[in-house]
Amino acid sequence: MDAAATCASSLHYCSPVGFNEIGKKSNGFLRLSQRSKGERSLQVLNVRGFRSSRTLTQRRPVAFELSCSYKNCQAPALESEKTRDSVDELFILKTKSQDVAPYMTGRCIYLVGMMGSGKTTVGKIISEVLGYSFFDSDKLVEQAAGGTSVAQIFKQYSESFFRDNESEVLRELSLMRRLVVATGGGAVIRPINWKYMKQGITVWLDVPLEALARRIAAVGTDSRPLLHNESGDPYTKALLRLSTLSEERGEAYANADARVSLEHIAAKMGHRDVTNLSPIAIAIEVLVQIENFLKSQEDMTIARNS
Ligand SMILES: Nc1ncnc2c1ncn2[C@@H]1O[C@H](COP(=O)(O)OP(=O)(O)OP(=O)(O)O)[C@@H](O)[C@H]1O
Ligand SMILES: O=C(O)C1=C[C@@H](O)[C@@H](O)[C@H](O)C1
Repeated sequence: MDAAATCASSLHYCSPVGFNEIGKKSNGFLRLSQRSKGERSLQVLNVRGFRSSRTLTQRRPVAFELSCSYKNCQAPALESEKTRDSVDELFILKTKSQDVAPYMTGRCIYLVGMMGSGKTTVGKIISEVLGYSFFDSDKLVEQAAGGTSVAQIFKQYSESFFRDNESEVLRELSLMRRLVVATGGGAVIRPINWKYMKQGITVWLDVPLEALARRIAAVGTDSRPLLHNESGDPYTKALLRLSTLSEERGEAYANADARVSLEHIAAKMGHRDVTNLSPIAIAIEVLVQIENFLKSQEDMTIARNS
């Protein structure tokens, strides 16, 4: 297929399981591209035949290493310093994406991590800079359910019903190229989902639970059904539930090809904690860790063939 072939209007998906049977969905098809409000049309570019003229081991030196952006970054006092830092970060983001893109060979990026870890925020930045399309798997399940929210799907049907549909959405996405996918926080618990996500590159956004609880408390827990049963103030109940979920899932997130630890980024930048890390700084680290993963894959291939 021609790499420029854009299939946005012709891509139809079988409805994820169950919605037809219960009459929630009338036409039986989910049109991802047209219903993703604010997201670019879905482009499916077949780049299987593409071969980069450079290999990872031959790659040109990166003009600006990530550490450059982290230099002297402690709590800038002046607005102009902040602006300069974000201009620096944008420049580094762009440079890093140009460096990594040829080696992606169109593979999708799946962001995994706890609810509130920034998969959507960071995923949109990465998709933009790589020229990929962005999808949020929770949103796709909601669309398949005729606009029913995740919270309502849990309430009206069940968690396992939601999980079945989440798996079906991931299966369909796994057939595509050049996507950044923000997965649901619990997508990692089903082994079959890893089979789908491993068609691309999986990245774990590892955020300390206190930071997650702060973010979630700031926007409320209404849209997060797994937090509904806790009592207490929003921060405390989010923290309690997140701790349990994290214990249950710790191992599962660690299946990802690459791990982006916010604590690690904060330490590199000389920040005391992760609170002031910008989504762009996190997006840069995602690309750095993807590059490390691709490099290690290539090293293994060379070792196997020698
Ligand atoms: N680096 C950051 N610093 C501070 N707040 C952030 C950062 N990244 C994301 N947020 C905020 O945290 C909240 C959750 O972010 P986001 O929706 O991107 O997470 P998510 O992993 O996609 O969540 P979910 O799995 O629940 O959909 C949002 O309110 C967002 O604005
Ligand atoms: O952590 C989880 O299990 C969930 C996270 C959200 O993204 C949604 O997928 C849903 O609320 C379940």
